[in-house]
Amino acid sequence: MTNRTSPTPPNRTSTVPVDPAIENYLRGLLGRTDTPILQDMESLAVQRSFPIVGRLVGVFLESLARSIGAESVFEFGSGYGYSAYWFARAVGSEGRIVCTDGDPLNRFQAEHFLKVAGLWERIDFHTGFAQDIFTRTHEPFDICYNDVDKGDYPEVWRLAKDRIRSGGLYIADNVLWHGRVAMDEYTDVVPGWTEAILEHNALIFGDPDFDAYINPIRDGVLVARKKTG
Ligand SMILES: C[S@@+](CC[C@H](N)C(=O)[O-])C[C@H]1O[C@@H](n2cnc3c(N)ncnc32)[C@H](O)[C@@H]1O
Repeated sequence: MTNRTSPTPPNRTSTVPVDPAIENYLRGLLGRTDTPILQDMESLAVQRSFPIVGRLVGVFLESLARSIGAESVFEFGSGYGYSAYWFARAVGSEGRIVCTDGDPLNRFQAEHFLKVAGLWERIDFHTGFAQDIFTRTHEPFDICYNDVDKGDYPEVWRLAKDRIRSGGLYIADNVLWHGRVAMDEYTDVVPGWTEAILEHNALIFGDPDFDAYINPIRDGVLVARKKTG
């Protein structure tokens, strides 16, 4: 008889939450979303070893945004616009995505890609520290999306949670942090990042104003919906 509950082996540095064969199968179902510009963005991620969310999460983000009729999104950590591509498709021609990134090269590349995709008019891209840019905005957002340096995750949640409209979503990528959140022993990429993600996740699941769940695809996507009424 097979033992189906094997304990976590110690001293692993990381793991993938979902079996790669399953992810490949899921990815194979998404051929209809292929476009030359999306494939160029994905090729650049390989060339630059840049951590975009990838196709499975991208489709998930678009679907979440469409499901709540989102028209305004604030992205903490936009890179060169890959995740924004999916949100921008969802919000429609009157919608707005506020993008933020510390690296001016990313803004430059995002402008190129999203102009070709016909989505740049929906984008308001700021170069700088995302948390500072956010505190200079005042309106509530339909979605706040967190993909900054992982040590800042609790801070971003605390900033964002009161600025999400009722029925709106807080979404955070990498909340399983390559499995480290579930390991007794691990080697972190940056000391303290796993602890920060653990704190972040616990804060959200303990918040009575939100219903939260984690989709384990890729590196774990947390979705927290602000309750209505
Ligand atoms: C994981 S990448 C974002 C990927 C993007 N969301 C996507 O899927 O296409 C994180 C990006 O956030 C930027 N970044 C990290 N912390 C930041 C912060 N506090 N403020 C602004 N940008 C930040 C990094 O420069 C990097 O480009």
